[in-house]
Amino acid sequence: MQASRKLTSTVPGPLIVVLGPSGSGKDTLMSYARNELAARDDVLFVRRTITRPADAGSEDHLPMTDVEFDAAIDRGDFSLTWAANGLRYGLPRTIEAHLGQGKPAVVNGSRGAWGVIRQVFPTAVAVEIRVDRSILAQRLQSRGRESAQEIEARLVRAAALETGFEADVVIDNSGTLERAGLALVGYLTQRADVQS
Ligand SMILES: Nc1ncnc2c1ncn2[C@@H]1O[C@H](COP(=O)(O)OP(=O)(O)O)[C@@H](O)[C@H]1O
Ligand SMILES: O=P(O)(O)OC[C@H]1O[C@H](OP(=O)(O)OP(=O)(O)O)[C@H](O)[C@@H]1O
Repeated sequence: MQASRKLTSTVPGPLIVVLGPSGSGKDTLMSYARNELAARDDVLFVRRTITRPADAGSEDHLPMTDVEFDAAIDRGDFSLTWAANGLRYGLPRTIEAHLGQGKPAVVNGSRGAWGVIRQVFPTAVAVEIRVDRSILAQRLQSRGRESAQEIEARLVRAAALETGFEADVVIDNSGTLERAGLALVGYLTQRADVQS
């Protein structure tokens, strides 16, 4: 008798795209979830390439100059790139192999790039992070990374891109980090468990 072979999944895992205005807490909540889910090696937290210098206490991205970024595009390093707020962002091609194993990946995304993200990654789902408008302004100021002018531009963009995508889940981050962080952990755990 022949041993039965285990069927392996060929359905790509979901690309879980965290969306919301600048200052809503995407990066902070993803860090919280990454710590909470550190024991799970099936969930990939994607490290983006950004044309912004490395900055302690901020997102752990791969920094590149514009020239380096162009060279990375030419090498085919990225699945997808977009530009916003005077910066360029790249998602590494390594995501594709992880998703190809049927496992989920989580990325800090862009509302403006949502259409193209869906084209490149058909399994993309959006997690929307919302905060009250007055809190958003306070948080951008207390983050202290941008000038007053840059903050103003982010607040204008926040309102301009409020629609244009349909979220799988909405998380309100107007309250404590723990409350919203646990909501994100719960959602990611549920999505990952379905895949495994
Ligand atoms: N629930 C929260 N309570 C208080 N401060 C928060 C909370 N969530 C995020 N922050 C702070 O708000 C600022 C913006 O968060 P950040 O994660 O950088 O936002 P984004 O990645 O969406 O631009 C940071 O200074 C962060 O520490
Ligand atoms: O189209 P939008 O939804 O407005 O997003 C534009 C960009 O801003 C955010 O990046 P980043 O984390 O560098 O900026 P932030 O920290 O100022 O939000 C987000 O991840 C996008 O890359």
